[in-house]
Amino acid sequence: MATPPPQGLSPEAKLMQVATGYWASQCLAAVIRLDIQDCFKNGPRSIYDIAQEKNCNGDALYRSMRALSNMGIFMECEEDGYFDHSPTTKILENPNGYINALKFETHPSGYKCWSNYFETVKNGGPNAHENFNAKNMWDVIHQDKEFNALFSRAMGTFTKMTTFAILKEVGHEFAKYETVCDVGGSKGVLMNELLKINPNIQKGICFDLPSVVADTKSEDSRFSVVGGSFFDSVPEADCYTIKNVLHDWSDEKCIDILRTIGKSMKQGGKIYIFDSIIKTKNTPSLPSLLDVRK
Ligand SMILES: C[S@@+](CC[C@H](N)C(=O)[O-])C[C@H]1O[C@@H](n2cnc3c(N)ncnc32)[C@H](O)[C@@H]1O
Repeated sequence: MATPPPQGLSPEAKLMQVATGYWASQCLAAVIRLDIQDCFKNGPRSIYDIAQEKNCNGDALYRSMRALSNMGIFMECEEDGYFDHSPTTKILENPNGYINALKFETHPSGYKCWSNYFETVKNGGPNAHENFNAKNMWDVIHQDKEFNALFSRAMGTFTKMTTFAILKEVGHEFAKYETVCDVGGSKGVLMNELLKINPNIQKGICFDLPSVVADTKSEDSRFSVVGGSFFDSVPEADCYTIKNVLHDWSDEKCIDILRTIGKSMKQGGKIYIFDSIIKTKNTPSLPSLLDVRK
C-alpha cells in the first residue's frame, strides 16, 4: 500500500521517489519473504546472525534493511549491524494481520502483472492476465496456489478492517431483511459479521466464484455459500451487499454486474455498495492507483 509522498521534498526527490518505488518495494518483498519481521520479538538483533539463520547473504540483507529503515520501515540501531522494529513494522508480527496484504502485493506474480502496463495506457483495457496467458485476473489468481492463498488472506485482512467500519455505520440496518446476499463475498467475513449482529436475518448467502467458496464455511446455520458468476446470475435476496468488488471492473462491466443483481432482487429490495471513493484534483488518494488498470 502506497502512502502519500512526504511534503517538502525537492521536485527531483519527489519524482525520483515515484520512479524508484519498485526498488523499495523489492527490498520489502525480499525481507518479508524471509519473515524478518518475526525476528525482533525480543528486541534488537544482529542482521548477520539473522542472515545465518535464514541462510541468506548477510551483506545483501543488511543493505536491504538499511534502505528500508531509512524510509521508516524497521529501525537501524546504534550498534553496527543491529536492527529492531520501528513503530511502522511492529504490526507485522501478527500472522493474521497486515503482513498478509504486504505478502500478496509483493508476490512475484504481482510484479509480473505490471510488466505490460504500458499497453493498457496505449490501447486501454485490463491486460495483466495476458502476461500469464490467462483469460482474466481471477484465473491468474486461482491458477497459482500460493498467490491464491495469499490473495484470500490479504482480502481477509482488508475485509476485517473495512467490516468494522461498515458494522459501526450501517450494521443494524440489515435487521429488516430476510435474505441478505454478499456478492463477491470471498470467505464470508462480512456475511458472518452481519449475521452475528442481526439475529433477524434468516438467511445469509456468500456468493462468489465456485473455486473461492468451495471451502468457505461458517458455524452459523443461517450462513450458506453459492458459487457462480455475477455476470450470469446471483441468488434471489431482498438485500445485497457488494464490497470492494466494483473497483476491479470497468464502468460497463459494473453496469452488467448491477443488472444481474437487479434481475434477482426481490420487490422493494436494496443493494449496499461498499467501495473506495477516488479523490480527484491533486488529492493524495490510494484508490486512484487501484483504478489504473482498466
Ligand atoms: C477484491 S475481492 C473482494 C472480496 C470481498 N468482498 C472483500 O471485500 O474482501 C473481489 C471478489 O470478487 C470475486 N469475483 C471475481 N469475479 C467474479 C465473478 N465473475 N462472479 C462472482 N465473484 C467474482 C473474487 O473471487 C473476489 O472474491
